Amino acid sequence: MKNSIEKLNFKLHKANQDIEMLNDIIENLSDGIYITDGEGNTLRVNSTYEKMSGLKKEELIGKNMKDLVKEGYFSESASIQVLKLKAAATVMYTVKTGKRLLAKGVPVFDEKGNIKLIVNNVWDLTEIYHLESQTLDKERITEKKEEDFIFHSKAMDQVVELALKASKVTSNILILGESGVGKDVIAKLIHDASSCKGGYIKINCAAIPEHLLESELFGYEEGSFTGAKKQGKPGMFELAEKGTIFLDEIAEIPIHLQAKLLRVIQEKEVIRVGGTKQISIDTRVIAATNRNLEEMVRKGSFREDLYYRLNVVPIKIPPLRHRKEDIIPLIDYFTNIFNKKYHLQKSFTKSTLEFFEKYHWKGNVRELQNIVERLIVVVDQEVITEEDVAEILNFKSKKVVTTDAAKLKDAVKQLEIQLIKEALKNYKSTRAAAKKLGIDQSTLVRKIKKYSLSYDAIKHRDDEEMHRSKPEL
Ligand SMILES: Nc1ncnc2c1ncn2[C@@H]1O[C@H](COP(=O)(O)OP(=O)(O)OP(=O)(O)O)[C@@H](O)[C@H]1O
Repeated sequence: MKNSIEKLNFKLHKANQDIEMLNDIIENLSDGIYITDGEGNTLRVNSTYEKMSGLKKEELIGKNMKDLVKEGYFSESASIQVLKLKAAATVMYTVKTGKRLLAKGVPVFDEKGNIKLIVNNVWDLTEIYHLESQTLDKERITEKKEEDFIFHSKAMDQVVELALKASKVTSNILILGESGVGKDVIAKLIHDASSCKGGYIKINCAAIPEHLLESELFGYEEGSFTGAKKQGKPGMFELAEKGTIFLDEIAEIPIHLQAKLLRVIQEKEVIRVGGTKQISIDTRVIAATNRNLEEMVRKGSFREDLYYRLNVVPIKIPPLRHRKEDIIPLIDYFTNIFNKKYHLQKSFTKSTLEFFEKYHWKGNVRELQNIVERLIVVVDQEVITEEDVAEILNFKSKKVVTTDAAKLKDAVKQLEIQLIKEALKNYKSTRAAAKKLGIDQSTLVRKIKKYSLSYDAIKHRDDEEMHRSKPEL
């Protein structure tokens, strides 16, 4: 009898020791830990979580996650996602203290297959966020951040700062950066932050066929060419009166139009094609390119005087791989958008997010956006893993040939990408590649951009071709 009591005592002591050790481990983990039961009631929160969230255990224990979200403690909850999905979920959310946290909730099932616990690992994202809104402008942009412009890196903070300063004056602006970094978004931001009363008109100089570009930009007079409208048509410069004209892909503007563009910018007057009347314009010019304009000036394929006219305020947007802090927030943003669009609840594993942070992102934000959409549409299970990403990035998804409409769309997209890539490799210019594919050159350039394909080599050959056929000025 005495012996069995001793044994029991020993077991109890051992169990207490184990519990103590487990407690020490949980409390000293560098991750925040937040545990709920199968209904979302808070069971346990560790000290690391208290520190990173700025909330006290007593405020949370016993409370249901749905109520906490309703009461504004959290903007979102990984546990609620886990309960909805019956699978792991990763969520980025804001705590009422202003802290930004990333939580991965993992369900623990009982023998009947019901969720009995949800264990959330939580990481602090606030340190890499620079969201302080010190001025009115900053507040306006911060609001935008929540909607459609995501930036958390110091580098982008500086870009926005400069863009805001530039928006206050009417100087011409040249936005530089690789394809897909967000030049268009920054141009729109400058326009929105300015006091311009007119509209924002964007023209992609690469996507409009050369013979139409002049009349699109400057307009035309009655009967100036076959097919012209009877009453003539105002050009983009006139339409953007008292507003902003955004000349995207400025490097692609043919050299003979560069002279005319320079005149319009210098004189602040346009003469429509086929016309003689000078029409004064009050339009701010923002130009953008992913090319090295200085080098083009050196080679003679871009006019030096036009370059200096445009380059009054240069804004350089760094590639996404040089501002890694923006990657996870952007993934979170695009995941929300596409989950809503396709009525899905997909999420990424932590290791997938880490993989994305290290990825090269040649096509920058556009590539990231495309890949997130593709993964959300193509991957069957709710939680997207590194293997799914590897399959998609190597374009060897074995799942694309199915009858599902969304996947069929993806299969067509991938075939299109392959054909375009081959044509770009095998032909000397975008014009020749487009001819081979049986599409317009402008359609080809649009598709190259849409799929974030690299066409630097062929562009270089386009350049040389343009250089060879450069007329005397
Ligand atoms: N910071 C950002 N937050 C949210 N979306 C972004 C951000 N930056 C870019 N995007 C999105 O990524 C895509 C590409 O951006 P954008 O068109 O501005 O790039 P770009 O540099 O102008 O590209 P290109 O050189 O090909 O014209 C767009 O869909 C845009 O909305």
